[in-house]
Amino acid sequence: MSLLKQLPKVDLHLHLDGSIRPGTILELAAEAGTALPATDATGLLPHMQADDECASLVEYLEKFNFVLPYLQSRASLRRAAYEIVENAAEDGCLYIEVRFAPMLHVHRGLSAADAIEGVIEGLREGEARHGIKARAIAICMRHQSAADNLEVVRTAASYLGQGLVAVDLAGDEANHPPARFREVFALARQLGIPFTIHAGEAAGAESIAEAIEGLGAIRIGHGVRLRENPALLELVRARGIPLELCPTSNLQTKAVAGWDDYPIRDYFDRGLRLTINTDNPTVSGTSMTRECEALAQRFRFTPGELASLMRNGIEVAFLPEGEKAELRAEFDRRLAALGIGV
Ligand SMILES: O=c1[nH]cnc2c1ncn2[C@@H]1O[C@H](CO)[C@@H](O)[C@H]1O
Ligand SMILES: [Zn+2]
Repeated sequence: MSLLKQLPKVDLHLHLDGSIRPGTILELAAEAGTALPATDATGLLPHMQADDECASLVEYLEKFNFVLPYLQSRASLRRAAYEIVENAAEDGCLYIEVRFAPMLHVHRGLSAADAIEGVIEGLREGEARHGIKARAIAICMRHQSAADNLEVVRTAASYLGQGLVAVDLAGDEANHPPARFREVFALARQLGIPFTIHAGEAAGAESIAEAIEGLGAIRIGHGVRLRENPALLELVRARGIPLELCPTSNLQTKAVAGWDDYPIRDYFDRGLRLTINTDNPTVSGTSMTRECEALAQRFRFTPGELASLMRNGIEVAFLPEGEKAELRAEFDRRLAALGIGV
């Protein structure tokens, strides 16, 4: 097994509906009696995956419409969540935060609470069988109504600390700037639920500034376009606000022009608090091991540097200090066994 596969890893930015196995869709469609455009996993994959031709975030997001009809029951959400933990364990992850938008799963009678419970059950089952830790994040969607998003936050707050750890805002950033969501995240603050926000992906640094200063995000999803505002970059650095970078996804959505333009080495050298994540293993055709390999090959990140990025993932996880301490100990034990120093 390769060293980077064995490296203990942390994936803090992983969407449930972007991580579904094609084989699972085949089975769920057969159960539902619906026809699919292909009869095997290989044939189905192009319908679930973005490629280099993808022109924008909006085009990337269209891929999710293919799987969502099959994720409208508690059992299917539970299965999806379970399989994500299984995949992550196989890929060498110690801890994952799995995010999903409850309101995308209520089209056949589920409530937001049912959807959250289905996901939490699957994560727990995965933890029990595979010995890694997994927590849920509930997403508010940018195209949905304030009423729906307020309901997501309210419902999520009642599962806080019971398998769910935070909320998020995702979707079409360019057409729905963060300032529209002040009321929603004011409620999150009032209810004491921490949050991350997708920003600086399909919009510029002003979106990151609003997510932090207007809404109160304590982590930023992507944030790759932070370099557009050097003063803000300095503020993010000084405050230690973590960026959840997702390199392969950022290339596909055209948040950056290409690998040569990817600012990770620059951000790392400037001392920004970075984490590396998959975003959507299936849609982006990636894994944590592959993201690490890409950084090693393209930017000469050493195993020690990659380990320091993974350690950042533990430090900024939405977990109580006691649970972080346990993860840290396990992480250090595994690093020592691999002979990697940070
Ligand atoms: O990188 C991203 N940026 C913004 N939104 C995303 C990204 N990846 C996935 N989603 C959106 O989040 C929903 C719930 O998981 C997905 O259905 C997709 O619309
Ligand atoms: Zn995302």
